[in-house]
Amino acid sequence: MSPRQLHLNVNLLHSGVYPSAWRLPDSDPRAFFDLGHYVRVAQIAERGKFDAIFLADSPAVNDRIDYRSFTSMEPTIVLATVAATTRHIGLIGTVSTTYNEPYNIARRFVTLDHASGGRSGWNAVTTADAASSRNFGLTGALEHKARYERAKEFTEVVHALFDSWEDDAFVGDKASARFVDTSKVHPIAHRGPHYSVAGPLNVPRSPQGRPVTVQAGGSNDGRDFAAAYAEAVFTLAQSIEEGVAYARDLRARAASYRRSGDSIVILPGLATVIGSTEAEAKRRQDELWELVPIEYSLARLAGTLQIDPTLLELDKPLPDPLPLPVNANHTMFQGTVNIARRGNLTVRQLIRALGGGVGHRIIVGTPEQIADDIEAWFKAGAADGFNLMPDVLPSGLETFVDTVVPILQSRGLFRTEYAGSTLRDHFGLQRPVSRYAKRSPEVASA
Ligand SMILES: Cc1cc2nc3c(=O)[nH]c(=O)nc-3n(C[C@H](O)[C@H](O)[C@H](O)COP(=O)(O)O)c2cc1C
Repeated sequence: MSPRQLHLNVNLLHSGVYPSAWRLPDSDPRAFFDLGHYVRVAQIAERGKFDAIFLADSPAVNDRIDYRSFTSMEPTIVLATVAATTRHIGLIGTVSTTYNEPYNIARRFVTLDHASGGRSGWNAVTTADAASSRNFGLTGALEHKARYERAKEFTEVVHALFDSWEDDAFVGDKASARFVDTSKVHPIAHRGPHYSVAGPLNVPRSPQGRPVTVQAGGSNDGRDFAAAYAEAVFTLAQSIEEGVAYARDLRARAASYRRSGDSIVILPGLATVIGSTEAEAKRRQDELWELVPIEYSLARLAGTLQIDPTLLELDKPLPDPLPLPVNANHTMFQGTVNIARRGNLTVRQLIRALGGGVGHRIIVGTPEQIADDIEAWFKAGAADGFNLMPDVLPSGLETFVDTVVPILQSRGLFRTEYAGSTLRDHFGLQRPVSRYAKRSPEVASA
């Protein structure tokens, strides 16, 4: 059994995780729709032997674009561009199970897998924000449980389509393919009756067997969905205890689906602000913070909590009680409230602690301090690695690759070379066998 290896992705949030990152002199405000920016960041991550780049996404303008750059270009197109300009780095794109069709998603990610030599991953999200729902004829997000029920069936169909070709897809001059009954996917109110396709995917099997399935959403429904289908999860954890508890829970749930616990790579988010000294790192954090308008932070916090911003008084604690809105992003809601309640923070102190974010942990320090923290979480079993969110891109990632990665490598925690060529190889995941493999392939004329 090879020793456990640390896994690192970069969550490529356009100019960086800080809402003010685009305002720094060495940042390009247009980076969020500059494909060259994504390619440059991916090449830095590849130089650092990272597992993957990760693109969050939702099909809407769902941030205050009067204050900051925002998630914009369609992720699989960006990833295809990166695929053509890199050789090893994994390519994970976030695509909603609520506002798409299984056939198109299966086809897109298997095509990306062929285009990249087996490096694609699909982050399956249910998309909680109301802005997206309005772009698809709905007046609000689907109810939380309904979103996840659909996500489970949607993913079941996508996986069946991934498997709809035998591994040896071309036997002689005939393609062996399988028909997939996709009629059981939930109808969505605005789409009327069941929609279904009854044909195999029209793309031969992915070079890595299947694109890797990733998930993000730590509510009870989210964990159940992840336990059933995810091979990697992007999580939110503020302490080693929280991380260990989540990992234990998820692995127990996976066992109930007869999946081994180590078949899921657990990657909490980690925002990084690095300085050659602690004081320099703190100065960098202060500079970024001073450039975040307080109105933006209040609006963002109100959005996470799904409350009226006027209920947030800067020098008072959060309203109490603060009910969990049924349709919120439960993970970010709870993560944010936990930070506030644990530290007995006023709203002003909370938004400073969040750094304009949604509750992910932020670490500010020297390369050694950051490597120590990563090692502690990894060895405690609180994380298999991290979805890194550098404060500013590309400079924050460059500093991480040049100063923190060598420390992790010198400690034997992180790869010094890619051992394989696919995303599965990087994550240490098995190549899945097609669910149809045991049956003799029907031969359909090519
Ligand atoms: C760490 C993390 C990252 C997420 N990223 C996205 C994203 O990029 N796009 C999206 O539509 N939803 C995203 N979500 C939301 C969830 O995928 C999902 O839509 C859900 O409703 C919120 O999850 P939860 O209620 O299980 O916490 C993210 C959730 C978490 C916890």
